[in-house]
Amino acid sequence: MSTRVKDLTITGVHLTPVLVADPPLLNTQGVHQPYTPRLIVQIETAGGVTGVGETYGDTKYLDLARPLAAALPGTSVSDLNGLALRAGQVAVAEERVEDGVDVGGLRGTQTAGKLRLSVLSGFEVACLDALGQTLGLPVHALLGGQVRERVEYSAYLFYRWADHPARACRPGAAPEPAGEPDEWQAALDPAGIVAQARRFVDEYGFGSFKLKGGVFPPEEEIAAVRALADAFPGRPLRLDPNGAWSVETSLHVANELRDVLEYLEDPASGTRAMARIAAHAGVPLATNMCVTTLEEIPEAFTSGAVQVVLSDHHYWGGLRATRELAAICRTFGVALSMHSNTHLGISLAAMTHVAATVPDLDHACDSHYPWQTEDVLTERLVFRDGCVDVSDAPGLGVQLDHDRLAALHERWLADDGTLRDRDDAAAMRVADPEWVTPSVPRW
Ligand SMILES: O=C([O-])[C@@H](O)[C@@H](O)[C@H](O)[C@@H](O)C(=O)[O-]
Ligand SMILES: [Mg+2]
Repeated sequence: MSTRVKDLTITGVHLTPVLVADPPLLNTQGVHQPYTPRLIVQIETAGGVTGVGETYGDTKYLDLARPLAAALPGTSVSDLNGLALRAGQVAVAEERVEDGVDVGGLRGTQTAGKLRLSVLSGFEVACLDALGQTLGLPVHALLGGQVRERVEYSAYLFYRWADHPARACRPGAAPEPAGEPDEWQAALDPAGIVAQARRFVDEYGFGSFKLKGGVFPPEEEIAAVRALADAFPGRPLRLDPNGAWSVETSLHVANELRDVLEYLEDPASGTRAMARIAAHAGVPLATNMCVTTLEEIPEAFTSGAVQVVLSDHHYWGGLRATRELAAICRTFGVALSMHSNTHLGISLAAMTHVAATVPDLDHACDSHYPWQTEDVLTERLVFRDGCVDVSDAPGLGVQLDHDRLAALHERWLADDGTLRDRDDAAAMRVADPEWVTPSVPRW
C-alpha cells in the first residue's frame, strides 16, 4: 500500500440531513411524525476513503455539526481524542438549551453537553469507518476486538395507529394522507400488541420484547404485558413509560408485573423518584432518561436508582465512550443494555460493532430499525434469530446508496420546516388539536 493510500488526513466532511419515513408510533408525549430527521455524516480522507456516520438531524444538531465539520479538514481520522475536544468547543446557542425534557429523545433535561456529544457520535463513527477501511480492519477490531459473533436485539413494540392522520398541506385545503404506508396494523390494545409481537417473532426471530408504555392508563398497559407473558411464556419482557408514572403508580405496576418483567424502564422521572421505586419494586429498573451523561452517574449509582443503564452511542459521544460507560457500570455492579431511537442502518451497524466488544452486555439491545422502511444503504442489515451478525468487513461494513441518500435529502429540502425538528406533540395535534405534552407524573 502506498503512503498516499494510507493518508488519514481529512480532506472533506459532507453533512446530509434527511427526512426518513417513520410510522405513527405512540409514546407518552404524542406520536411520531410521518418523517423524522437524521443527519448522515461523510468524512473523506486524502487516502481516498469515505467514512460514514449517522446521528440526530434536528436543526439544533445541524447547528453544531456544521462548525465541527468545518474544523476538521487537515486533521486525521485517527485523532479521535482531538475530535472530542473540538466537538466540546463548539458554541451552543442559549435558546437551544431549554430547561425541559428533550422531546426527540426522551433523555431528560437538554444541555449543551448532551447536544455536543450527540453530534460528536456521528463524526466519531464516520472517522472509525474511514480508519477501518484504510487499515482493512472492522470497527470492532479498532475497539479492541469482538467478544461475540452476533448481537442480540429485542422486539421493540409500540402502540400505534395504522396510518398517520391526514394533514392539510395548505391552509383551507382538504386533508391528504400523510407519510409512507407500511404493512403493519394498528395496535391499541393487548390483542394488537400480541399480534405485533408475533409478527416480530415470525419475521425477525426476536426472543424478548419491550413495550413502549406511558400511552394508556397503566392498567391497560399491565394487561398488554400480561397478554405478552401468556402468549410467549418465559420470554424476557420490558415496559417503558418514559417517566410518565408517579412513584406510587410505578410501585403498583411493579407489583402487578414483578413475576414477568426482565426490567421496568424509566417508570418515573428523575433519579430521586427512581431511587424510591428501586428500593421497593422487587424488579430491576433500567434507564435511558436519568443516566445519560457522566455527571448523572454518581447520584444514580450511589442511591441505587438504576440497576441497568441503557447505553446509546448517540447520547454518550460515540463507540469509545460507550465502552467507557461499560467500565463504569461494571465498577458499580450496574448492568448494561442498549437504548434506541429512530435510526437507520449506519447506526445499527455502529451499535452492533460496539455491542460486540462489550463482554458484559447482559440484555438484548433495543432497536427501532424494523420500523424503518427506508434506509440510505445499498443493503439493509438483517436480523436472524433476533440477532445481527457482526461484520468482519473493513470499517462498519456498510455501503451508502447515494441515490437513496439524495432522494431523502430532497425530501428534507422540500419540507417547509414543519418536520425538520422532531416534535411528537405537534404530530399528535394533527389528530387531536387540543393535545399538549402531558406533565409528569401523568398517572
Ligand atoms: O421513539 C420513541 O417514541 C421512544 O419513546 C424514544 O423516543 C425513546 O427515546 C426510547 O425509545 C426510550 O427507550 O425511551
Ligand atoms: Mg426508554
